[in-house]
Amino acid sequence: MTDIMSREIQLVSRPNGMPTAANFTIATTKLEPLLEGQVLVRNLYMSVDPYMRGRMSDRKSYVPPFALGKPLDGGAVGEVIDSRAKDFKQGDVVISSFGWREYFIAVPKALHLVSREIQPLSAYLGALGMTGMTAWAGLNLVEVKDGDVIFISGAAGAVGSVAGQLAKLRGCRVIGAAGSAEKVKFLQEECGYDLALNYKTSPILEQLNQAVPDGIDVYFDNVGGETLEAALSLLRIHGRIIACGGISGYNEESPQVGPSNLFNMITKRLTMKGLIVSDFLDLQNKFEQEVGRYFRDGKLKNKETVVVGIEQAVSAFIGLFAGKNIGKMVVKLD
Ligand SMILES: NC(=O)c1ccc[n+]([C@@H]2O[C@H](COP(=O)([O-])OP(=O)(O)OC[C@H]3O[C@@H](n4cnc5c(N)ncnc54)[C@H](OP(=O)(O)O)[C@@H]3O)[C@@H](O)[C@H]2O)c1
Repeated sequence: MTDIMSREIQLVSRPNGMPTAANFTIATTKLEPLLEGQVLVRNLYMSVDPYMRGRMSDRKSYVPPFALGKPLDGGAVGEVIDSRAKDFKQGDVVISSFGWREYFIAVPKALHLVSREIQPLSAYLGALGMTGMTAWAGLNLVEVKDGDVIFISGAAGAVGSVAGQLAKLRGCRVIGAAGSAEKVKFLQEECGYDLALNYKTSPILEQLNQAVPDGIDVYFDNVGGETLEAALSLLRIHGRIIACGGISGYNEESPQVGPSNLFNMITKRLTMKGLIVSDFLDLQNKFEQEVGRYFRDGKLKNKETVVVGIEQAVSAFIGLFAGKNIGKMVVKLD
């Protein structure tokens, strides 16, 4: 095989506040020849995710920070173009964590084989991938069940749009908050949400008080901040919170002040559980069976916003913080 040149996105400086294009560069590297036991993969789609913002800082967290001057990493779906490993052949489709680059060489244990029959293959980054698994694991974490009234923030995003659909399939009444009229329409018309609110038009607490005066049983938190505070007010006695994300604070230079009404945890005997999706990897087969079946039966929509070209990856990532996506934001590599 002739030399392969691969473009990749590297972090060159750590963002202060909102990331900008100047924090990144696009570099070209030459791949080494393939050795025995290795697989050469061309990425077809890569994921950009809000959690990556945390890894761009130098802070200690549950995943190490991205290194400066090295390619970023993240979820990707690719196609095997050459293999010297026995279980992989040309044309196989694999999921990996080698995103933000066009080509890579890996050993089999870093690759997860998936079926080509699922289309588009980018669904493996959305409803059928880590995103869908986050939504599914979150609902399981606080045992969301038939009859629950659940409120979901970041509802029209990747995790939120799947969480709402899965909660509907469980028989819940589902209420969502999102940041535009188009997203509200999407939630009600395509995801089956019973009610969707645009949190940018007036304070979310006022809207919720009016829309659900009897309160909610569960809050699926993707954003934190003011919306978490509103949910603490709305939750009923023994209510549950899935602490999944806090995007409203990801670009703050110092930690956000906590909710002023946290005392509700005590008076209402609430339960709040933190979620890290990678803790649930041993349940991946169960997730794939259950959620994969909904998808194949046409009961679960994998909505996505697709941008094309690795050179668009940085703006797609930054766009997450401006609400540029409906459903999963994915980058299709040419
Ligand atoms: N715990 C885990 O294991 C895990 C795994 C995956 C994701 N997450 C978290 O789950 C959340 C959703 O992730 P995702 O991948 O599904 O992303 P996403 O919702 O597809 O994309 C981000 C969305 O967040 C909203 N947003 C941006 N800035 C905001 C702000 N200041 N206040 C309120 N909303 C804001 C935007 O929608 P609007 O237009 O509606 O504002 C945007 O479209 C994130 O917090 C992420 O970190 C956690």
